[in-house]
Amino acid sequence: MRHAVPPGGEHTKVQTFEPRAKAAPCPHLMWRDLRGQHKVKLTMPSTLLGSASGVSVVITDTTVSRLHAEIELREDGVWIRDLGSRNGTFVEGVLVSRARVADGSKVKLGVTELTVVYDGEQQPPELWPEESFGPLVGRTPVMRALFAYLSNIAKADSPVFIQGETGTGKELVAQAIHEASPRADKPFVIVDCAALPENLIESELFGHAKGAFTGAITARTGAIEAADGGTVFLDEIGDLPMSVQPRLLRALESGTIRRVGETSRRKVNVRFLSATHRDLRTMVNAGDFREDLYFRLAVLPVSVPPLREHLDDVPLLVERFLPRGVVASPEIVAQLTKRPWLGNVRALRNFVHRAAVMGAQVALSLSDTAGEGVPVASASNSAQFPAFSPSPSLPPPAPGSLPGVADFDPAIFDADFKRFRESWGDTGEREYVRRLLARHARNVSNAARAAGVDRTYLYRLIRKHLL
Ligand SMILES: Nc1ncnc2c1ncn2[C@@H]1O[C@H](COP(=O)(O)OP(=O)(O)OP(=O)(O)O)[C@@H](O)[C@H]1O
Repeated sequence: MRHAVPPGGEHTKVQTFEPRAKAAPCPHLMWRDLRGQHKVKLTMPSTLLGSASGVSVVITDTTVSRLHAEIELREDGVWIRDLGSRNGTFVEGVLVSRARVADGSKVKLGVTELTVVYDGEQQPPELWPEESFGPLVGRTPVMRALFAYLSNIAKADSPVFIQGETGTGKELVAQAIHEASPRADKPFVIVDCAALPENLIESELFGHAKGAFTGAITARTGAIEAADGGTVFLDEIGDLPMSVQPRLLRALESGTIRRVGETSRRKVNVRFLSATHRDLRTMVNAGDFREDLYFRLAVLPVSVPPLREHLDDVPLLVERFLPRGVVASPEIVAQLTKRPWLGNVRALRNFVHRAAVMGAQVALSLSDTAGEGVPVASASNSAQFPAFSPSPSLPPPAPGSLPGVADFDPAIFDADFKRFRESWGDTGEREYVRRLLARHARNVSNAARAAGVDRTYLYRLIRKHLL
């Protein structure tokens, strides 16, 4: 296998995986630092540069940040991205946040100058032979390369860190890894770190003893203990409060947990998967996330591409989301394949569910108001788009409003409840948050208090619905 998987247990240097379809350049990086002259061949699609000992290319220079920059090998060349470093990243003397680096260019990190020399081509990544991997579907090379990598890392036991924009399928990737792992018949426990207030997250993760705090009337098993033998998935790990991070680090390092209010530690055997839409490396540089915890969690990093980078999967995804027996017209599928899908696969799924029960016309008008980018059809021309058959088309609702119950195709109430809830729950949730924010002049703290939810959770909903 080309994507080398570090042996289970402790821990190799972090390299980011970002699958690509075609061969990329295979450059060398040359520089001189306190340890002397270096020449490194860049073989991974993404390489971390910095002064921390856990990064792939360690530069011994105190003016270089611990996680300073990332080099990406793309089909169109070598790119460098600054990770919020203290002294910045310069390409040919220009301060950049992300830039393409031409053959022979000079890159400066701190006072260290590196030369990038293109020489030779990398082998294209291995592709998964099928159009699905567990619950994930995809036929584009980018997704099939991801599936091949996931099948490989599923066999290892090291922590996996999944990065990607909201709605790209990070939770599904975690589920797919668990299902393809030797732990598949053991529990898969999900913790949403953004949904819980700071005072509850410890007890959620580690459990508590009876009487540990006011309201702890009985003892409680935490998520990590509940996942014993299986996998725990820490979603939105970037929202884990600083105060809880040392305890999680200790759990990862020692394979033990201590329930809140207990003195002794309990042994647990779990595999840790985590995910976030945020860049944890820049959070580390900003002091918002512990570096040691990042390296512990990100032994096997996975990057899930945004839907706009694998639009050719839209027809397959539409097919997956449609109820059995319902087909989409080729015209509408072709149009959907051209959208930017800012909310990624989740937005496409919601669109399809709405279209399947209401007709494509109403769904198009709703998704146009939901920040899905340039509309492919306005209410006036959407009649050209034959609806998903056999559902009838319905008139669009008034702008900014939800359709009344009378507007629904009655078939919606006969649909599978999970499907109904997934699409309409999201639509209702969005409308609730939109109105809540408007009522509180977008003051998130006041809005969260009024709605009785945690502020970080409300932030998450705002991001999810692009409000
Ligand atoms: N490749 C895929 N195949 C099938 N379904 C997918 C795929 N990717 C995403 N989905 C579906 O899209 C929806 C959103 O996916 P998911 O919740 O995993 O995204 P996420 O990246 O975890 O989102 P968030 O950042 O908001 O937590 C889910 O219904 C999921 O089943």
